[in-house]
Amino acid sequence: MLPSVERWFASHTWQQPSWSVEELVALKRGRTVSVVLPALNEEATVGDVVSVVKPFVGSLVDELVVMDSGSVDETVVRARAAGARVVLRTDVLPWLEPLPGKGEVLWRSLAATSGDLIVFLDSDLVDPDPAFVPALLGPLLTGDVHLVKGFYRRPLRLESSGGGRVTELVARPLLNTLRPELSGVVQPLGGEYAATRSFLESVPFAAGYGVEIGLLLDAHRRYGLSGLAQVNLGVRKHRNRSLLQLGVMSSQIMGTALARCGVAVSPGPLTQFVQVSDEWLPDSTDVLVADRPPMMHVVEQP
Ligand SMILES: O=c1ccn([C@@H]2O[C@H](COP(=O)(O)OP(=O)(O)O)[C@@H](O)[C@H]2O)c(=O)[nH]1
Ligand SMILES: O=C(O)[C@@H](COP(=O)(O)O)O[C@H]1O[C@H](CO)[C@@H](O)[C@H](O)[C@H]1O
Repeated sequence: MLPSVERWFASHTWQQPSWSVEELVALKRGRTVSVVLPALNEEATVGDVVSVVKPFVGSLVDELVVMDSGSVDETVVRARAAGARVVLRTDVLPWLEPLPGKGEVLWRSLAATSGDLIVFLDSDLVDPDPAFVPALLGPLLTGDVHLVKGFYRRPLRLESSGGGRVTELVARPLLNTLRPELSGVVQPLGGEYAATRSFLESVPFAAGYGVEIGLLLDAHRRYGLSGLAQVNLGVRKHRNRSLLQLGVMSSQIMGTALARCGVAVSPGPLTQFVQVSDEWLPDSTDVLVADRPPMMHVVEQP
């Protein structure tokens, strides 16, 4: 790693975050905290994720919101039953036709919440750890950073590691090539992170899976490494998607990262191949790489 990255890694990485909830509550000093869970058809896991955050509501956490992304299963029912406020994509900025994607609901969550600090947790976490929330908030409440990324060991199905496939095969090589200053970020794509509202409302949001790498690149461009921190969250298990699904995700991530790094791209459909009987046939998927504008520029209904 570059010497500047080594210095940042040493000073802005918490390998064993140990802030207590009581300590962090005292450090809020009037600042409020929103926890946002993006959810698309997560009926099997959303309730557990809500349940591990719920005990913090009223002290460390001021609001807990599940942003539903157009689920057609029992996600909304399960999230409400577990104690979250559920916001549908169309409940906020209703005059804007929703774009498909995770980033769309994270962007809309800015209009659905009011916290000065926002924590994002995926809704597909398995055995979620309650310590995620205080650990992610620690650097924001004790320092002057604007984006805190979680990192962890990432099991893959029955294996104890091997997860984070797009991270290791796409995002990390891309960042090392295009933005080596970010080569010290352990989990650039991780869905567990926290940030200041002032930062989040000042940058565009990639509507799809490019949202995390877009925010990371924008935070780095805006604040430099000193505006970023990362905390060890231990282990993170989640529903692992298929390689073909990750291929589409990777296209969105590449499109967003290249655009943020000044490489003009307009990814067309992604053609993959599936076996049908004894033949391998092409299967094309449109890849949406689009940004929503900074929320601070979005006026009320025109
Ligand atoms: O269009 C989408 C796609 C994903 N998600 C949510 O974003 C999180 C991460 O998505 P996913 O699990 O598909 O990504 P992975 O973790 O497999 O990379 C999960 O809570 C999804 O329910 C969403 O709200 N809308
Ligand atoms: O990190 C990764 O490589 C991908 C896929 O993880 P797995 O190989 O299924 O463990 O998961 C992440 O990528 C998405 C796009 O940034 C994020 O939205 C997810 O929260 C994150 O899990």
